Amino acid sequence: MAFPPNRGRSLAHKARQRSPGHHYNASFMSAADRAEALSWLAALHPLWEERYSKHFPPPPGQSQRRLLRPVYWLGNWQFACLDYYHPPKGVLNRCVQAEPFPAVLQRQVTKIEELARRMYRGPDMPARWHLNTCLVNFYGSRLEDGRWVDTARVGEHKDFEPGPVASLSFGERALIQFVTSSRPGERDAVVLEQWLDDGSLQLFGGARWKEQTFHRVQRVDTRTGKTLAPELPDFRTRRINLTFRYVPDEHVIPFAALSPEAREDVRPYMAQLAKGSAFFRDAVAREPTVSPG
Ligand SMILES: O=C(O)CCC(=O)C(=O)O
Ligand SMILES: [Fe+2]
Repeated sequence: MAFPPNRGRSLAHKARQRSPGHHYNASFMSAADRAEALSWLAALHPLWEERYSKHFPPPPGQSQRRLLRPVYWLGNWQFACLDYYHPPKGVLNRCVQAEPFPAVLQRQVTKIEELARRMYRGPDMPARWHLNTCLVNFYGSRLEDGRWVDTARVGEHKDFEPGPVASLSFGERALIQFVTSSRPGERDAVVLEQWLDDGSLQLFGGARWKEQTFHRVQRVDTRTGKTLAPELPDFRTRRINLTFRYVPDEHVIPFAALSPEAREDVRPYMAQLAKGSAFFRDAVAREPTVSPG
């Protein structure tokens, strides 16, 4: 277990003053909860998703590609090839009902929601906001043609789900940066950076962190040399991050209720998930009969 930096109260207060709407707690998780979460994570069967599909082909000049890392989603699965949740227009046929949070994660979520309701008000806290979605990202190195290639990073992006987003980190620490988006040429101006330690919570919300800036994972440390479970073929995980988000419940739909095109695109993923999960076996079994041709 990494020892979090011992921050004085006044320092933490100053940090809050500097970046209202951004909160960091290096030692949010208790040692027991952290261990329980890690053993729950160790039994997951994450997916390698492709970015595009038959009904959502690559844009001109681009080709099909795998995501840089395996992922797992809880609450709802936003498949890359359904182009993620992107209000106001991209809200239908994107969020597929997935497994609920296990008890250890629900306990963290309840605490985070209480904190968030104190931190964010008015337009920063949507009506009915609650954390019902979780993306589990596996960061590490991939074996490619006999060579280990470090893919532990995320390019700059925004999380489009409304309201505050929370993230819990496990394993090697990662450097997250928030970069300005006011002028296209100046995207590289870093307005805030934060090392995300093992067992930490990061919470960000409001226009500054959700709309006016992008964020990216610049790099993940390689200090401990430890690999996190589950063991995956041709991949070594050294960090796992969980981001909790809110998708309005009416936009989370069962696999069986997706459009036929969306079902066709994600059916192979659902079949793969069904191998490791009773929830997905049931979801697949409920699909209306597929008409041939
Ligand atoms: O890994 C992290 O700390 C952040 C990941 C992230 O930004 C995302 O999943 O949207
Ligand atoms: Fe993000």
